[in-house]
Amino acid sequence: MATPKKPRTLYEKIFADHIVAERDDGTVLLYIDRHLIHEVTSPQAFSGLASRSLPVRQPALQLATSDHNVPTTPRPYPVTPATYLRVPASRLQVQTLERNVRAHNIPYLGLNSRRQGIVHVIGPELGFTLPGTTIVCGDSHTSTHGAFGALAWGVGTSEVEHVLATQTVVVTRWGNMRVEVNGALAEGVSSKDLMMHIIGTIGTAGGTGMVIEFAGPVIRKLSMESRMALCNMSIEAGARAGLIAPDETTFEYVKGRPLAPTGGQWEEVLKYWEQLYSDPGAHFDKTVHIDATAVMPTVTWGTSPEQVVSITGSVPAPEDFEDPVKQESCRQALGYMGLEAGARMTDIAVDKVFIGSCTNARLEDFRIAARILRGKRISPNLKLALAVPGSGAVKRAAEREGIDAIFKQAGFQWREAGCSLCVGLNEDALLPFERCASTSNRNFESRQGTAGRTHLVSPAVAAATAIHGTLADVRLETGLKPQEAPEVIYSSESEEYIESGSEGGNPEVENTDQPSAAPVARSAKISAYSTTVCGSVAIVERSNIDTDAIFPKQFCTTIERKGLGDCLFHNLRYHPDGNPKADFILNQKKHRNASFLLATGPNFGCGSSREHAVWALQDFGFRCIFAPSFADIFYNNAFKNGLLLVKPDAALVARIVLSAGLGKEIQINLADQVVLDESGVKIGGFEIEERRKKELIDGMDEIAVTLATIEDIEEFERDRKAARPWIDESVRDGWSSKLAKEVKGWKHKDAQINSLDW
Ligand SMILES: CC(C)[C@H](C(=O)O)[C@@H](O)C(=O)O
Ligand code: SF4
Repeated sequence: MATPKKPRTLYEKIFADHIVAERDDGTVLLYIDRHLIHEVTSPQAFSGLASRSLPVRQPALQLATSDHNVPTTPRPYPVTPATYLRVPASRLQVQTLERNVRAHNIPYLGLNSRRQGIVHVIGPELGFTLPGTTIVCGDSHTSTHGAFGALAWGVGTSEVEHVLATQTVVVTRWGNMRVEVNGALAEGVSSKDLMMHIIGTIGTAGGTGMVIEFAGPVIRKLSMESRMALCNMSIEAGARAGLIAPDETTFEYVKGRPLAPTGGQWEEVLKYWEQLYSDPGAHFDKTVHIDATAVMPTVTWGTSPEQVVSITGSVPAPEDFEDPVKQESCRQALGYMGLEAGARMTDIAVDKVFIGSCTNARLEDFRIAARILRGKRISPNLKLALAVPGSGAVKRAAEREGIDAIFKQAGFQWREAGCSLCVGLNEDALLPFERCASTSNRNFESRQGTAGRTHLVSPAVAAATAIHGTLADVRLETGLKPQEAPEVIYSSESEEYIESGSEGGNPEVENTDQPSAAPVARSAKISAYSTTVCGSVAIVERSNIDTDAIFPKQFCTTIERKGLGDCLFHNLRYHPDGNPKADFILNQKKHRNASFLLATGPNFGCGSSREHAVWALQDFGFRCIFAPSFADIFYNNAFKNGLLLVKPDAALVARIVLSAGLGKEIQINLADQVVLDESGVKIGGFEIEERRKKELIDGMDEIAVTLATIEDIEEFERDRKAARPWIDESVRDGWSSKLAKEVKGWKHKDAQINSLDW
């Protein structure tokens, strides 16, 4: 009798179907079906490729666009980046991408494409995003695509280079987490509110090391656009990826999209997609139960996406939190946000309202907001109300429905597609101390502009806020009676919602006990951990130190990876006039050459996938960062560049703090995994995965290692073509036939698919 198959989660199924090779060191070489590229995180990857004289392995499986830097002001078609992009660094970044996609024949939706838009909006729209595929992008919100039952996650620039060269990435297995949402969402409450509620419940590190599968009746009822908003913010919950099992809603959305399978292949594909769910009895390491009925329109009050409260609530006080770290975060956030504890959320006046970003700039979002704005005017106290569609296609669809007219009559500016005020890399940014209700996903300090203040909200709340001029309860605006639900207090880890995995068997998480594969030396070896590293320690007393703080967005326009040390912690380190802030630790003479950074709070490096954060830390001179915990993408990025990350125990933290307080240096010996005081006396030990340690000590060139076993990839590609031919054929056919009609003067040949000029 055949042994019954072990029940598997959806994540495990997709993962298993993409394994090229399992390595002795516990890592897995995973095949990537779709790679999305944008101008910010790709230049250094393409330069890396050029320095190795490597081609892009699968140009047709890439899709590039310019989104972060592009102005959203009217576009004088045909648009010439040389004149349209007025900021020189932004222009250079977009032009660099254009040069790179041309050189490598990569499909590119540039400024002249009517389908240009935010990378996470255009992928699904085109049918580039398909269930059961693996998708990566040098962008943390790649989690968005998990809404389709695709395993999609954000990677750093080193991994972008690896994918370009090999169409694979090296990963370890992640944990399985299930967020089950029961009950029903009340009217006026969206998936954005739900996700902010979930993040408030589990915290911004609640999903670290995990793939979150969202399940339950509430999820099944969500539209694809709402599912995308939900999965989009999985990264704000710290997760590697968010996932929703595909169903009729998914298939309906995908069907007929230009790059989706068609004809007889559609039926074949459906058979495969219908198997994409977690088997009954599959093991989850952690399950979180959410009662949707308790979710109200939710807004952030602080500077981390976990600092949320319902719109009917008020700003918390530090003493509302039990955890001293959270108390301190609250204190810092209140200071930054200019808020008094106890103030009612609906009394908070805003200067600007932004409806846009990869979370909430889809047609459904604009429809919802338009229903509220119809026939109304924005409040006179608003300096700006900005509507930025996620893509050219969203913009045109909204315009066909007259939505643009409703927005304009209400007093909104109706713009061209791009990331815009979500990150303020173009000219759309907040001025210091301006307060903004924003449908984006990050309320980090200075995210939308230096010293700007962000409240994350749903599109409905944004529209109601625009009318009132203060954060507003959309349910009152639309005449809905707010449901009688007890207010949720997000004051501490809400453990009662969380259940640990109960079933037998080890969760397949990182195996740290295996010997490492023989490393291949880098030509220019970046790590030198064979000796003891000594130096002084700079201590930063914060939790959730995000990569926007470490490497502020205004420097993300660089195409370099060297010389970024001066950008490090720029907004914390310098006044807006460029003068150093005397009290910031790195400006103190004894710390200017610090080798170690100790963050006292958890979740260091959360947020954006920008590898620039690591490059800047290294360029400043840091060799090792100590923190209670690190965000996943940052962790990976750091080790790939030879930056050691250590999670010290409380005793070691205390001793490091003591040494630093006495003005003494410390030493670290990676080989022996010990930290020593200035005189060489051990003050503590630390754990590190054997593989990471070996890579740091010996130096490692991951691309060379992968290319050394290229036959594994070739074999996988042959098998994949036989088993799931639609994955490649759908994109190739789509580019050459359906989309070709929209391409002026474009003749299909793989060699020309980059010259899309629609
Ligand atoms: C620039 C890019 C690396 C970044 C990300 O990874 O998220 C950006 O999209 C952001 O939202 O901060
Ligand atoms: S989070 Fe903002 S900046 Fe990042 S991809 Fe989405 S829209 Fe662009």
